[in-house]
Amino acid sequence: MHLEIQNVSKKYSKEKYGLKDFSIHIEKGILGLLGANGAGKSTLLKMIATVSKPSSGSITLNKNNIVKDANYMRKKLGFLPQDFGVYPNLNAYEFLEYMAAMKGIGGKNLKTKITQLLEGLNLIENAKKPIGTYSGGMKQRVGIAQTLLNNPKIILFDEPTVGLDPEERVRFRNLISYLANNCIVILSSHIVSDIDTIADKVAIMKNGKLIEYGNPNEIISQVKDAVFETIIDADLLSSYKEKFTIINASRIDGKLKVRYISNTPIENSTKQSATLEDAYLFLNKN
Ligand SMILES: Nc1ncnc2c1ncn2[C@@H]1O[C@H](COP(=O)(O)OP(=O)(O)OP(=O)(O)O)[C@@H](O)[C@H]1O
Repeated sequence: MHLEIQNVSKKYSKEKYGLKDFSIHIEKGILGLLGANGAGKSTLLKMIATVSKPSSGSITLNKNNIVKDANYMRKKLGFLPQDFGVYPNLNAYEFLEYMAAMKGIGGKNLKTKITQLLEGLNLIENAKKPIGTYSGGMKQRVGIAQTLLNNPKIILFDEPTVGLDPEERVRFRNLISYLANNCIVILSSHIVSDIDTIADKVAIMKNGKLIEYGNPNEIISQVKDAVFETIIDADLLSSYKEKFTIINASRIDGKLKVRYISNTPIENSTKQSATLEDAYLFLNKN
């Protein structure tokens, strides 16, 4: 599987770009797409999913132009959009049957497939209750289940962990790792901890552009020797914010413990091992 995005721009209005001259080459594995709100993640995923077209540039899957031949992509695609809606009067089983019919999936194995998905996503006990009675996390899991009905080879999840509790997040991560064999899985999030343990590669987006792309260790290595912690008086924080990238600050005995990034650390700082979150916050700021 090769997904090639070349010089893609999406112009929403005269001044407004969702994506600007964006290029990336994606192979099988899990890609974590990181970026703040408005960075362009949904814009990109919608164009890969063929529900929106680029204003310019090309998108190919295995060298097939999917802007012209959207069906080539759609047959292989599972997509969970950010604003995915479920029908509250249907139960989970009926909803998945309905989605299968919409996607043209049928056959004698469909019932087994739906049951497997309901089991895998821990929905089987409630499968006969109307979705309107489900929690946000359960609805999200129904959304995840519908992406997998057609055994997709390319799976796009736009902010999938919104609404999931910590336990559900862990379960979701395990599911993704299991799915990723032989597939392209793209997972967008603005929360680093959602992707850092499972992503084979990470792409960081800002203002419609790709600002970093690599495996997590390569990205972390950019701030490897520059992450420090120190304790300061609380009133110094604003001047530190001007000089350094502050990762976080927490109260400790009336003072502040500050984690920051700098090549020239202040006195009494201790070096810390760098994380993807450090690198993300640093790269996003610069
Ligand atoms: N239909 C649209 N019309 C006009 N502008 C849009 C439209 N969709 C997105 N935008 C703008 O394009 C930019 C990128 O938005 P996009 O939704 O792709 O970002 P995102 O990274 O997915 O953020 P979020 O997580 O908040 O959805 C934003 O500035 C947004 O306001």
